[in-house]
Amino acid sequence: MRWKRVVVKVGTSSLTDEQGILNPAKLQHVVDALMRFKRESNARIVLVSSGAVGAGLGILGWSRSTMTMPEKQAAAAVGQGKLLSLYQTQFDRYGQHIAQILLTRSDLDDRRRYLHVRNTFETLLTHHVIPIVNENDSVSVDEIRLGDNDSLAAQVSLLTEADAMVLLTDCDGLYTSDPRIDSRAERIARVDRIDKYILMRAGQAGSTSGTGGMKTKLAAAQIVTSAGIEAVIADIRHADHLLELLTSDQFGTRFSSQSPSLDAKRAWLKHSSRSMGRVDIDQGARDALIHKKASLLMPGILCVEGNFETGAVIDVRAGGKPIGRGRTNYAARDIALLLERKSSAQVEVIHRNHLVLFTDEWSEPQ
Ligand SMILES: Nc1ncnc2c1ncn2[C@@H]1O[C@H](COP(=O)(O)OP(=O)(O)O)[C@@H](O)[C@H]1O
Ligand SMILES: N[C@@H](CCC(=O)OP(=O)(O)O)C(=O)O
Repeated sequence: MRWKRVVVKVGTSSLTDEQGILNPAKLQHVVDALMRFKRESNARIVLVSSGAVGAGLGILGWSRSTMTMPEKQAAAAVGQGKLLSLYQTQFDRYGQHIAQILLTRSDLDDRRRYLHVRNTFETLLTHHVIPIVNENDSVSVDEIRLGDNDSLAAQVSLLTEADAMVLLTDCDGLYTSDPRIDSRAERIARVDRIDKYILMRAGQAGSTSGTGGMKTKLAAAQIVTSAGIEAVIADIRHADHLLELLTSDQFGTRFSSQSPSLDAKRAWLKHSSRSMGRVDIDQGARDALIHKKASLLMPGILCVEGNFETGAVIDVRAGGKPIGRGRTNYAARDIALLLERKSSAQVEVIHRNHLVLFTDEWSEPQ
């Protein structure tokens, strides 16, 4: 079977009622659909599930529209336990083991932690456990927040080297414009390449409880398809047909995967790492990086920004635009010192093997 590993993301809009409160019947439907898919495909499944805030609201009797950020984080802390216990009850009916994994951006942008998380997923999947992933909302401050579970699903798809990522939501895929606003909007069944014309079609979330709308779903689809992973956006009401969603154009939108141009380490650099600073380089260095696949040497550097240490991930800019990202062999202060001395030493600041270039203007990291 073609689908060995599939990441399925279920959004807030698919699990909650009009007030944004978790609806256990909707969660039961998700579990039944996943177990059916598992039976049909024999795929290993990772579930990225929203709903912690919605579950917390139900327990605390709070209203979504008047919530402050600390209250949202508190609601998530209250609700995450409830969410998992509901999943546990439903998966128990099938004798299916589950695991909870709560992540923040900093678990992914640090290479060492990333590899640990990857090993945990590997072990769980090897033992046929279904990991249920959410953002660790109650400890996430802005700097370490992914912010929406579409991005989280994309990161988890890269991390687990999934074959496909399915984003289940409250509308049947990508439309020519937001179907809530434009009654003439039509479903786009298939997208071979996510270009700026496709990106222009995406609007914000349609409900007050959803986060990000089509914009974050397309950004997620763009990341995974560029890494060779297929993506589908579809209506939760078609969740019973997950296999058909992956193989036919009948429902939802299917996004073709591109042949992956990056190995796993470079994919991490490009899509998951966090930049701690940057260097600006001249035209000659830019040409050497792009056309000669060279390493970045000191004489091509014009200036340095940030306070990073040796081994940090930094951006490389040319002509004011980011053109790549890599792991530096020198701390910012050492590069600044060499610049000050106008040294012409051919020291290698970023080795080619630790450098990824953004050759595609639509696939720069956010
Ligand atoms: N071009 C578009 N096609 C489909 N839906 C769109 C589009 N632009 C904006 N949307 C809105 O995105 C919403 C889904 O996103 P969101 O509410 O964040 O869902 P979720 O909670 O599942 O992540 C839809 O209900 C729809 O109103
Ligand atoms: N982590 C939050 C969900 C945040 C989120 O991204 O929601 P959505 O993309 O609308 O599914 C929760 O569990 O309520």
